[in-house]
Amino acid sequence: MITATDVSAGYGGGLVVRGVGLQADHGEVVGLIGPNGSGKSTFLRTLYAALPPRTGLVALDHEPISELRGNRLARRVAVVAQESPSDLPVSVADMVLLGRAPQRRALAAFTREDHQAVAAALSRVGARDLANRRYATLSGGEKQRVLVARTLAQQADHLLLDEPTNHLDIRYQHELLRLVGQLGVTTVVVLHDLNLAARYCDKLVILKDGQALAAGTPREVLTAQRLLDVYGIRAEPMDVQGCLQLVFSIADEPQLHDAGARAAR
Ligand SMILES: Nc1ncnc2c1ncn2[C@@H]1O[C@H](COP(=O)(O)OP(=O)(O)OP(=O)(O)O)[C@@H](O)[C@H]1O
Repeated sequence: MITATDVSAGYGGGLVVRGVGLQADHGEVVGLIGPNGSGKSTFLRTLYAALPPRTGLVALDHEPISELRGNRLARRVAVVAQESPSDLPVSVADMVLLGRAPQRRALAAFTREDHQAVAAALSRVGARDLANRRYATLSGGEKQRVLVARTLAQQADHLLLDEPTNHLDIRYQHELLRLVGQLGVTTVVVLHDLNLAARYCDKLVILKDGQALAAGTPREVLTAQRLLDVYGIRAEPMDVQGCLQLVFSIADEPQLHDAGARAAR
């Protein structure tokens, strides 16, 4: 379980996240959504202790995250951040093997179990055939899948993902988020695509100007009025095969059915 209570955080003298709370229960997938610059990545950084909150508390299973350090933290939390690792001259398999480091004692060699975990993780993201390639030579989408494989190999019980569908084609976007849901790992994921968020997240928290405007199920959060207020976009919530999906149009443009009605006159 990840709990953030009344978290404020920022850089230098300023605050960019103010009084944000979130609870991801065991095995739940919670989506963080909101416009560009609303503070999603900043808030996510506080959840993996990369940025200490100025006020408030972040806890994993009731233990303050500030008390977890080094390998103890890495065994509990796996992260795919927006900042991709630099293009190290390592193979894909070695990049994923790095995810196993927290499981080892200091200076112990990697075991057969480690290599099996790497192969299994690469298979789960459809990247087994990339194992011997140099990581630096992969496409953006291939790199993203390898970074997700690294978090799987890490076998942490909490997963934090910042726009993991970035660079992925439509099939891998769905496959990745479906996989995340099937892992049964407590997850917080930053997403821009609201239809993906509606489909794959159990709960959503929507940020605007560093504050959480609403939290709840996708149906509770993604209302037409809220999307107009937050994004300035007109959205029509629809039920597609039992799943909430949104059709969008720019708020200050005439809607399609208005234009159609005018044309018919
Ligand atoms: N390292 C930093 N130093 C100073 N300001 C920063 C830093 N990182 C982010 N900011 C600022 O904090 C604000 C929130 O940024 P953040 O990246 O958290 O938003 P976001 O919602 O994740 O945005 P996006 O959807 O564009 O990725 C922005 O105004 C940004 O310029």
